[in-house]
Amino acid sequence: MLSSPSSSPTSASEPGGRREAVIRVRGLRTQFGAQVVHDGVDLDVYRGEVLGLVGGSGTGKSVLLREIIGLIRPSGGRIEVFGKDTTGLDAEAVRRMQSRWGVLFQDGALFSSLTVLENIMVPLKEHAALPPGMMEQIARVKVSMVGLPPDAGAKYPSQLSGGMRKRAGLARALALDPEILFLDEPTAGLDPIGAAAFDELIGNLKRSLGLTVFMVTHDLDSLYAICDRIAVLIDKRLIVGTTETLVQEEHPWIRDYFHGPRGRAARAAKE
Ligand SMILES: Nc1ncnc2c1ncn2[C@@H]1O[C@H](COP(=O)(O)OP(=O)(O)OP(=O)(O)O)[C@@H](O)[C@H]1O
Repeated sequence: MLSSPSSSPTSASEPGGRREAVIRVRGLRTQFGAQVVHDGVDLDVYRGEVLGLVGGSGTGKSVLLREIIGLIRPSGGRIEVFGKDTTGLDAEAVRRMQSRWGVLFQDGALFSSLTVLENIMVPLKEHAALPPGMMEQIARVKVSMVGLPPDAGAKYPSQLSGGMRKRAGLARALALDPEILFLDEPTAGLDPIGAAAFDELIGNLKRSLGLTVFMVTHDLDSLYAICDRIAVLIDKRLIVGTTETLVQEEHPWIRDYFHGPRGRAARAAKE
């Protein structure tokens, strides 16, 4: 039942029918001192899909995300984004690539001393030489895109609810019209209704903007609601499939995850 990194379905193709892998990981190894976190991780993420990354606590999901975006250097193997090896880039090349992806870290990582609009303008100031008025206009469009009311733009992060802070973080991640959106546990800390609304927003953005989404999550509802494929980090490697193929996996962690009470409830909600 294990699928190879390139054998799973996707919604995007290159001319000639070949799917375009915007992220390609091969033979990835990560070691911190004596602790081996990844050992032989392979993965393709195709343009236009939502890939959910799940796995037990401490299995190395966030580390994998950070390695892909060039924040942590792996101990071995190769990671390509848009065909470029992100493990060997100099600072300027990383900066250029950063304008093609957006990242929403778990806590939103907003600057507390800046308003929502000012937060959204940070990547614009860093990467785009635009007049201030135009940057503010773009920031206002992003506020509306993520479903925040217009008056949220003038507020500071401490004046927003947890769900609104996530949306503000998402607006900032979308500031430069990225091709890939990286999300680290986007629904963590949200109530079920807020989490479902956030999932719906991500699904809508994917469809309307053609985004590729790489999402670390623990949230089974998100997997069923918006993920095209799921990668399970287990025994230092990835098992990649869909909700339909993974429920048939024999591995005890995957069986417990998908067949436990929360897995059954998420599946029933989808049916
Ligand atoms: N910079 C680092 N130096 C040393 N060890 C690290 C570093 N970053 C992460 N680790 C270790 O790597 C392992 C994987 O961490 P990671 O944060 O990726 O887990 P995770 O799967 O995202 O967990 P969770 O679901 O609990 O957030 C952990 O044991 C962590 O302590």
